[in-house]
Amino acid sequence: MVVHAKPAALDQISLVRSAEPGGGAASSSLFPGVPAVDLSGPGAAAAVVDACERFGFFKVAHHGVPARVVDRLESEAAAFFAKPQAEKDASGPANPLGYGSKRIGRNGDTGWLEYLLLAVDHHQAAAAVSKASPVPSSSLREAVSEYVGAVRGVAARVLEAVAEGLGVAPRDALSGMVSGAASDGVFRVNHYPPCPLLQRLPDSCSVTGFGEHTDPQLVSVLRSNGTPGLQLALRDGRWVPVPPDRDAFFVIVGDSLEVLTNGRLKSVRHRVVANSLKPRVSMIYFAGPAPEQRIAPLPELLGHGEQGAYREFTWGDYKKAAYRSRLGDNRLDPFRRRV
Ligand SMILES: C=C1C[C@]23C[C@@]1(O)CC[C@H]2[C@@]12CC[C@H](O)[C@@](C)(C(=O)O1)[C@H]2[C@@H]3C(=O)O
Ligand SMILES: O=C(O)CCC(=O)C(=O)O
Ligand SMILES: [Fe+2]
Repeated sequence: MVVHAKPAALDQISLVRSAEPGGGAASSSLFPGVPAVDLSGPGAAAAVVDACERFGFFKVAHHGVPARVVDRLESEAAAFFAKPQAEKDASGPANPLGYGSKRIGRNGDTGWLEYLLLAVDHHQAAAAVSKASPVPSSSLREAVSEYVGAVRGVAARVLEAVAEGLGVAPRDALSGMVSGAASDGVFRVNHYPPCPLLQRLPDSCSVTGFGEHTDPQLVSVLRSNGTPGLQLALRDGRWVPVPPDRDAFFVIVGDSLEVLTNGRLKSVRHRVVANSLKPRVSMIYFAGPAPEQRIAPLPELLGHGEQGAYREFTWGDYKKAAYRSRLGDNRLDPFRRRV
């Protein structure tokens, strides 16, 4: 790809080849669209497993999270991102928690965004932003805590459906890993400002908002406003856009669930491209287990005497390794058993 005049303001940020709508017109099997699953409907467990096997990604309809909870956080986040830069910088730089702008992680990744990354403590009845996280205001802290309290329930129901659909007992074998007091939940709100400079680039390329990657945890639950930008990689490597739906939650399969299911479900590469006109705001809850949790293929999913396709690790070790890696690295590769 040759771009002759990349505007100076985009100097640090890489360009990506734009995804073709539908996954490429030349392709024989067009992307049928993101599956939508009603978690309380009949056949939910089979539908969740089918969507996770095919795409590692699906949308939850009728999730039961009150719109009031989502709207409250959306307006608190908008108020924070509208503050003067110096006030936002007081909660940063993200290391890894806190406010970050244009830099993602500690290893040189960049994107056209700003964000807040916060750790979440789990209590029986509620979730709360961890005291270790630099939160700019108590009203934002409360809005995040209320939101995560509701959304972690969606993550738990998804993981119960996965266990049921795969025939794993007990029902909370997976959901229990991300709901205990020691579990390692992370919440992030991303703000992708409009990028008018995009209009000076050829149609065939876009500016990276959030570079391609897989999420390291079990599942991530994402909600965005109505601005497009999120794309996912199909199993054959084609990139497809995900039409935004501000009333839905999107579920993303992470690396740890891939290992626990011995690769039946695979984590999905995804990325965000910048938009020239409208801001995108996304809120993501990453459901991670306790640091001591052993992550290894569940015995029920292995045949008699069969060895798992991945070596065992603890979440704490995997997280440490992940935070030393670049965003786009394949973090599971070193743990795959070669046959
Ligand atoms: C470049 C990085 C950012 C990240 C830590 C890492 O070194 C590699 C994994 C990245 C990721 C992707 C999913 C989540 O957004 C995130 C919070 C996570 O757990 O892993 C980020 C990390 C981050 O932004 O610090
Ligand atoms: O902002 C988005 O829509 C996705 C961001 C993402 O994938 C992440 O934060 O891990
Ligand atoms: Fe992600």
